[in-house]
Amino acid sequence: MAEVTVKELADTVGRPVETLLAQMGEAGLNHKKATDAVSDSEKQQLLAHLKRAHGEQAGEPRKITLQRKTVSTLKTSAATGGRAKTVNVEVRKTRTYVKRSVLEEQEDKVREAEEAKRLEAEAAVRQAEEAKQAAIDAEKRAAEDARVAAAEEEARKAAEEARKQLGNEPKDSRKLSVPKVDVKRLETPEEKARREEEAAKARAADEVRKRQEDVVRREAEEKAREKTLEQAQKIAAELAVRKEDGTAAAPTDAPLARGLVGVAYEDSFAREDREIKRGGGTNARGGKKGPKKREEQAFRQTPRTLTSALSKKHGFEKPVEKQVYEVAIGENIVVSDLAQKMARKSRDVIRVLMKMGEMVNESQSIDQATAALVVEEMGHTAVFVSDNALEDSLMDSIVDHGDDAPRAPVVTIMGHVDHGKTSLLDAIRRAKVAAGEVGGITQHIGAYHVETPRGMVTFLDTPGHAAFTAMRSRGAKATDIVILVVAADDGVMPQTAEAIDHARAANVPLIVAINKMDKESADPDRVQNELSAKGVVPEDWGGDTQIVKLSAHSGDGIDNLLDAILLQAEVLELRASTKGAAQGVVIESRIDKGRGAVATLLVQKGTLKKGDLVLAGTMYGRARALTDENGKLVKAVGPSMPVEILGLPEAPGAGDEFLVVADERKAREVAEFRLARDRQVRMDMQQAMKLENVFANMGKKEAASVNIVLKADVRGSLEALTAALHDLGTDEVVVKIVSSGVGAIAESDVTLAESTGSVVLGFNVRADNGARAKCQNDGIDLRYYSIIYELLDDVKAAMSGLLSPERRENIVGMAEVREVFHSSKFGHAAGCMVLEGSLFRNKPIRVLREDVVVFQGELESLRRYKDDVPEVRHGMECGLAVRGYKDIQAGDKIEVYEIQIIKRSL
Ligand SMILES: Nc1nc2c(ncn2[C@@H]2O[C@H](COP(=O)(O)OP(=O)(O)OP(=O)(O)O)[C@@H](O)[C@H]2O)c(=O)[nH]1
Repeated sequence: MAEVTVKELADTVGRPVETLLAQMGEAGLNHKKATDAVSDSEKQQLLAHLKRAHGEQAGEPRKITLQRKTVSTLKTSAATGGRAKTVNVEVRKTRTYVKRSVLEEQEDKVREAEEAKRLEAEAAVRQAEEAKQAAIDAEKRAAEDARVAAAEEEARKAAEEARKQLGNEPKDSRKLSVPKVDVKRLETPEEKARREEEAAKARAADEVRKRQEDVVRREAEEKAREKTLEQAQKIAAELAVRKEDGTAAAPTDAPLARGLVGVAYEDSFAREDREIKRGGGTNARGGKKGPKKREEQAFRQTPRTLTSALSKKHGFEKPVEKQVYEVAIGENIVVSDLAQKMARKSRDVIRVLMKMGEMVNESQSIDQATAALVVEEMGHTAVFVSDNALEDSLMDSIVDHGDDAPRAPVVTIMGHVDHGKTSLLDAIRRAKVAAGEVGGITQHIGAYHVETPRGMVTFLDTPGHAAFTAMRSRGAKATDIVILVVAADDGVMPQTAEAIDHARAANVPLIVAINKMDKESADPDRVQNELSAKGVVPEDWGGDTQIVKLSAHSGDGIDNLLDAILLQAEVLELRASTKGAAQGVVIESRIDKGRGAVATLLVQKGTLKKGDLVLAGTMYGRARALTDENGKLVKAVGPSMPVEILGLPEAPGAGDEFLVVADERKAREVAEFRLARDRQVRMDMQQAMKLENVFANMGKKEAASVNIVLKADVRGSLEALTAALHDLGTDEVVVKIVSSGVGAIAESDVTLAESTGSVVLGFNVRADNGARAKCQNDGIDLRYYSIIYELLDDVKAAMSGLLSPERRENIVGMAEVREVFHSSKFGHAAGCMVLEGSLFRNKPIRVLREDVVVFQGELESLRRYKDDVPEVRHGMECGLAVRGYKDIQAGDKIEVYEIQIIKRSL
């Protein structure tokens, strides 16, 4: 570029010369005058200095956005009769200029330089080619000139010859008009033919070469494929040999192993595709992918090579050595939990259990010993742990001071209604408790301790046996001795028999008190006979039961009874420590309006003091006040003493164990733990009580027998059933009739069934409301039968574990007969109220009188007012007639049922 003077430059940039000179001086240039020349490089130097000086390097703006706004007006012509409108139109334009960075500029410069070089090179090549072409052209032109000169010479010679022949003076040949020969090079036909021939030859050669290349390529491909096949077959053969030798696991690429390479190919492709689609293939990079992306991947061309099980081997190595786990087992463990602890499937564990003769499903629990066998069978190590670690630690924390000392026996008095339980207790206590009772019937469970001249005895006075059994069912043994009161004039009655069953089930010694001996009608021998028939054989008759004849009225024989009690207590060697934190059992509890929860506790060990923190079952609280049975406040009570306490948040259950704890936090933890455990136990019980599970439960300690509570309509059928059921027993399985009786199924029957793990079978009898509700709540299996062999078949099936489909009766409705009237059409008709469910015209019915079946058949008619109806619902009145039954009475119940066939499973 040309140089300029300082002045010219100053003019160009619009600056005074002096300023420019000063800036040039700062830029390190030594220009002094306006006429000094400024070269291009000096200009660049000055420019660089100025940029630096203005700090443009760092914060120089890279982007400039220009906005331009133009406003114009637009006139619209009038539409239909309207006025013309002027519309302002504003146009806004935004333009962004992005300044290229210096680097970009440098890159551009480099690129430009390279481009320039490339262009130069191209130009040079072009020039060389042009020069070459020019040389060729020049040569051609020279040759042409030579040819033209030769032709002219020839023409001149020909003209000369002609002139000679004509005798004319020779003239300058150049002045002769000689026809001008066209000097343009024309291709001769020969040349054209040769050129075409050469082109054809070239094409043919090209064709041949292409074909040869094709053949060579195909041959190469064929060879490559053959080689691949060969390799694949070799791998397959090797794998097959290894499999035969047993030196390697069977290859998972089965088609490949069989030499079916094509199939293996396809399989591997399909697998690969599947994996890609799953997102787990070799191309998957992990992380979340949208469905579209996955789809794209699924179709992406992937390098497909022959894959085998070995080539696709996962990075994770399956452990070759078997893992041996330490399996922690509590007192019971659910099968699925056990399987999980061994990292096995539930069905594997069930299989092992079946081999051991245990039929369980995965949700059932098995005991510690059985679980340990399974664990060892499966090659692991069993570690026993206590389920009740929390409770254990709590118990450990209780310091047991003092040695055991003899303690008073705790006695429960049982017997049939009005046989004189309360009178007897009264006689013993010398207090007229019976006189103060409403209607003379004991209203609540009481506990009393009596100081007799021969020692202290604690009595539990219970109305029936519910509390006793409830306590037993919770595993608490509060009673040491049962006194069975039998009226000498009445003999063994249903509740007497029940009491015997309960005492036996609880394994508590029995002392029989034959009461009312003062009565003339007293017949103690008959009573003893009847007792013997029940398996209670008096000592006098060679048995082991003490029998005391007495009169609560006269007091005769009371001392003998106390003697018998204390003798029995001695035999039992009853002892307990009197010091340390108290432990015991809840006898009874209630909510008192003024005082809150009131619980009667029986201290069994240690001493209970006022202010102690009492943990009873699932609740805890401080014993605010201790009251004895006479309502007197006491400060402390020792073993075998009953006491009423206030201070618990709610009424605990009868039979709940209690203990005094020092640490409130621990009390809370244990209370919560017990709540959860009770829930589980309830669920397990519900399972175990089902007749279907009887067989499954066999082999466990308590289930080598089928336990039954049996109630029947009449003594005859009861005896027949009892005998038949006993006959079903084998060496391995026995039928144990825990209790049997005549009449409706009562709540106490269900309680007994609950505590003994029995099923309740009713033969032509029904459960009363309380019993039915209890069965439902506690999951006790309650079944009704009206055909003996059906009952026997079910029990037999339960014993053998081969349960045929169950024919279960569902009671769908119940109505009470309110009034009976005569109908000319139907004879005796009954006006009824539907109490439960619905009555159906076409379903089978039974007539019940005091919950005992008196007739079984079907309805003759079912009417609402005057209309025949197929169904009458709960809460409605209806009229009905029973086909073939005339003896219908007011108060009878009509039960409608249906038969349901249920497939059973163990
Ligand atoms: N003659 C006679 N009557 C007695 C004797 N013992 C009790 N009785 C009477 O039998 C009836 C029932 O006595 P209770 O002591 O209330 O009988 P219970 O077994 O406690 O009755 P519940 O509380 O209803 O279970 C009362 O009328 C007593 O007077 C006795 O030794 N001789």
